[in-house]
Formats: sequence, C-alpha cells, structure tokens
Amino acid sequence: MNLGFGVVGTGAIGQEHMKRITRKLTGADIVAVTDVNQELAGNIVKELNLNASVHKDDTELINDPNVKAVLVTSWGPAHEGTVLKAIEAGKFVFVEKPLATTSEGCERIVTAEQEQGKRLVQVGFMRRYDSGYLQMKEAIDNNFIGEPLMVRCSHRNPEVGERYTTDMAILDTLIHEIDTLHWLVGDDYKSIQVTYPKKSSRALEHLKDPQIVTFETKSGIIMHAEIFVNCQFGYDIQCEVIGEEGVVKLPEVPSVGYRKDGVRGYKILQDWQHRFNDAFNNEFQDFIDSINQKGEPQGPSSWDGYIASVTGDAGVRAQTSEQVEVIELPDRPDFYKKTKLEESSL
Ligand SMILES: NC(=O)C1=CN([C@@H]2O[C@H](COP(=O)(O)OP(=O)(O)OC[C@H]3O[C@@H](n4cnc5c(N)ncnc54)[C@H](O)[C@@H]3O)[C@@H](O)[C@H]2O)C=CC1
Ligand SMILES: O=C1[C@H](O)[C@H](O)[C@@H](O)[C@H](O)[C@H]1O
Repeated sequence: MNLGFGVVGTGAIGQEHMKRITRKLTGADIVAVTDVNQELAGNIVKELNLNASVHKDDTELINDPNVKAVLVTSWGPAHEGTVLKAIEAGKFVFVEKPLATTSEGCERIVTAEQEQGKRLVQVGFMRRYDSGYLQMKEAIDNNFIGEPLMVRCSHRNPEVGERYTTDMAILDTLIHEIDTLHWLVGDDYKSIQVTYPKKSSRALEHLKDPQIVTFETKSGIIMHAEIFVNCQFGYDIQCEVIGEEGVVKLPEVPSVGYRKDGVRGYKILQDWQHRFNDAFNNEFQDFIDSINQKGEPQGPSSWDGYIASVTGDAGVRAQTSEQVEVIELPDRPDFYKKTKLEESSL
C-alpha cells in the first residue's frame, strides 16, 4: 500500500518534491494538496495529472483519511502550526527546514511528538543523504583521520534577491551547515561567533555579506564557516575536516571538463536543486521506506530541528554582538535516540 502524501504548500520546492515522489520514487502517492493560493494548488494537480484532492487549508487536508503523511513546504512561519496539527492527528510529517521559526516552537513540537509516543516527524536536512557528506562521515566514524580538530566550510550562492536579509544567512542558509557539522563530527556545539570581512560591493545596502561564522564544540573542535551569498561564480559548497592524522574533504560534484578557445576547465553548478538533487531523492525514499517497512521515519528528527533552531538563534545574537555567544542545549531525550542514519554512515 503506497504512502499517501498530503502537500501543504505547492510552491517552488513543494512542486519539486511532488514531481520526485510521483516520477522518481517508489512507495508513495500524492493524494491531497493545499495552498493559500488555491489556484496554484489546483494547477499543479492538473499539470502532474494527479488523482488528488485540493483542500482549502491544512486542517482539512490533515483530516483527509487518505492522507497518511503530511509534506510541509509552506513558508517557515507556517510550519509549526501545520506540524502540530499533523502530530495531533497521528499523521507522519516531512517538514522542510525550519522545523519552526523559534526554538520555543520547536520545543512545542518535540513535546507533542513525545506525547504521541512514536516518531512521526522528519526534517528536510537533506545533506545527511548526500553521498559526499556520507563518505566524509564514514571516514570520520572509522577513525580514518584520527580525532577531528578543525572544520573549514563554505556556503556560497551566486546571488540573492532584495528580500534576503542578514539574519537569513544564518537561519535560512547556514542552517544546513548547522545541522550537518555536528552530525559529521559527532559532537555538540558550545558557542558561536560571527565576524564580518570586507563587504562585497555586490551585496545590497541592507545586507552584510560575506560573513564568517566560528563554532566551538564541547570537545574543543573549531569550525569556520564562510557564508557568501553574492559570490557571483556559482552555487559552491565546500567542507573539509582536519583530524590528528589526516584530512577528509567534501568531493567536488562531477561535471564535464571542457577545452575551448585556449581554456580548459569544469562547469560549476548554479543552484541547490541540482547540487543536492540525489540527496533530496534519497531523503524522501528513506522517509517512505522507513514508514512503509518500519512504521516510523529514521531521518533527521524534531530534536535535530530543535538543535538547529537554538543554534541559529545564538548565531543571530552573535551577528549583533560580534561576541562569542553560548549555545545551551538540554541533553538529547532517549526518545530521540540515534537513528540508523546518525549511527552509521552508509
Ligand atoms: N531543503 C532545502 O534546500 C530548501 C528548503 N526550502 C524551504 O522550503 C520551504 C518553502 O520554500 P519555497 O518553496 O522556496 O517557497 P515558495 O514561496 O516558493 O512556496 C511556499 C508556498 O507555500 C504557500 N503557503 C504559505 N503559507 C501557507 C499556509 N499557511 N498554508 C498553505 N500554503 C501556504 C505559499 O502560497 C507558496 O505557494 C521554506 O521553509 C524553505 O526554507 C526552500 C528551498 C531549499
Ligand atoms: O535551503 C536553502 C537552499 O538549500 C540553499 O542551500 C541555500 O543557499 C538557500 O539559502 C536556502 O534557502
């Protein structure tokens, strides 16, 4: 029996995920959609030739008996309400980041999920399903480089629009490194600091860009993360972990080499959709298979969403203070014990 998805938010990534579920993945169908833009929701059902109901809102969709899993791809501020409604109804949830826009909202979700007594929620931290990061984690977990000591990474976008704000660099962009880096080295964050290099002339007046974010973990690992959202040349994600006995580095994404007009080189991807396409497919197939075969999701949990929110909030404080800000997290509840993805790399 295929897992019936109800989609809340049929915008850009909602449509991407609907296409991957219906055209590439196995074990699931889209059975219902809703969007505040009802015309948009109806149009995507027609475009994809889906046998799916168009509901007036998330409440009606969640109450649809054919909906067994809710895909939340609405705007961030709407996530908490929909996730809580889905948990209350005992429905599985795949929610794109952020889990909620405040750490208090994440706590409400964590509490509600534990009261339900079973894991229902997976957060869309797709980098944990990227083959390059998984290879890095396998090497680190197998002590191939010895104890990790330092991390250097870069999150570069070619450019961003005028609605992109300085805090989004932490809350919307670096959230991916925030989730990935502590998972990669298996150590919790202790503090965060933000410094501002010389501003790019390509950054709009209101935006501080680039930014350098420095994390320290509880065991003393120092992580430097560059966020540069107007780099011009492409969508460029870099990461290396330096250990006592070696270095492990995120592989460059394969792309065709060329020789032309006396120049040789390789093309650089220009967007996150292409850079992480396989990871998106893998995270959803894992969500579908885990529910169909084991009865609950195994991927990044509500607790991971909570960690990202608390850390992001400290990062935004650090953007203003330019001081070292402490990241205070309670111990991970037993309910959110390490899943297969967290314990093993492949
Ligand atoms: N994992 C990743 O790499 C990425 C994640 N995202 C996340 O996905 C989410 C959606 O982003 P986009 O698709 O770019 O936005 P979008 O603006 O293209 O689509 C959002 C859709 O949700 C609808 N919507 C908003 N509030 C709603 C509500 N309360 N009920 C029903 N529909 C509602 C809007 O009408 C819109 O059609 C965001 O949380 C974003 O952070 C976005 C891009 C990449
Ligand atoms: O979630 C995303 C995308 O996945 C990109 O990695 C980021 O650069 C973007 O800012 C954010 O919306």
